[in-house]
Amino acid sequence: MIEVQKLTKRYGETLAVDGLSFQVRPGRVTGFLGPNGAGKSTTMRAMIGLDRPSSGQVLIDGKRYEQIAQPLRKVGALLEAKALHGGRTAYGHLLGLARSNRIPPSRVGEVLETVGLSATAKKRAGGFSLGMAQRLGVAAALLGDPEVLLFDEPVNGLDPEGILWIRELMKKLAGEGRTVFVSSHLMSEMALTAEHLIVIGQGRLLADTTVEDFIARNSRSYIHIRTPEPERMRDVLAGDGIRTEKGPEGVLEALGTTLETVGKLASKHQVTVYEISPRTASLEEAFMQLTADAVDFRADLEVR
Ligand SMILES: Nc1ncnc2c1ncn2[C@@H]1O[C@H](COP(=O)(O)OP(=O)(O)OP(=O)(O)O)[C@@H](O)[C@H]1O
Repeated sequence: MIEVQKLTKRYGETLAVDGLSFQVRPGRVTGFLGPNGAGKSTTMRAMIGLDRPSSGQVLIDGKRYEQIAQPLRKVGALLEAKALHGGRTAYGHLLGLARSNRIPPSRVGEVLETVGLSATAKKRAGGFSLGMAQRLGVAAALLGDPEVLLFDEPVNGLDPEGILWIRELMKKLAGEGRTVFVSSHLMSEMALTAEHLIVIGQGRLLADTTVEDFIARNSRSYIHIRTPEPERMRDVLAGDGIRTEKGPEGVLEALGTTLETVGKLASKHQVTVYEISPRTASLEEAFMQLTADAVDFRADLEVR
């Protein structure tokens, strides 16, 4: 289990993480979502002692990373795929890691097999594609057979096959009872992989919920109405107690009603309509809505 406790990280004037607290439990994939610059990488780096918190702390099974005797056996992390020595082979890279962490060398072959790099194990990692480097990063994370796994944007740069592979791997690892924490800036990706979600914006916690609950709360359904008389249409619907919101390009969105009701009311009051259709806002839209304020704030700052 990972416990983030009132974590704050400043880089000079920038408040990257702002009093963040949450827990990541074992046995499920927990997605870590936030727009670019929200503070995900900083939080993950703090989890493995790469970034010193300005205040607060992160505990892994009750200990700070620095206090863990053989950290690679406890926590495996894929943070930056490109952080490897180009002159080394995949095998050499992993063997070096294994030796310095008292992990049996036989484990190297096992993890290379798991990530599908056995055939290229003796090639220099410098010539690896991003997808291969990503797989090697995953192999390094798995080397110590750790209970806790951290993946920062693991699908970045992967082809569809690689994406599918990483999704299945994360689910499998969680299924084995491990704590799997994975960041992404795409809600749609998390909906396919994660069971639980931690959403942050501007370094602050915005949501700590199950994916199911997030979907139920945020997949807004409405009736999309395109009409040259939006004000009349709105009044007609309001007369029947139906709330509307303005959509893009003069479209009206009627909430909590049905296609039939809107159609009948339009006909009864002779309002011209070009289009009426049921719609459901995508999860991506829901996520963007949730984090909109955080993004707007940052945009404002950049303008000044
Ligand atoms: N080493 C650093 N020095 C100065 N500022 C930094 C440093 N690392 C991160 N920041 C700033 O801290 C904020 C949070 O960055 P972070 O990389 O943690 O966000 P993120 O959610 O991982 O975003 P992304 O998806 O873009 O990587 C950003 O404003 C970023 O510019």
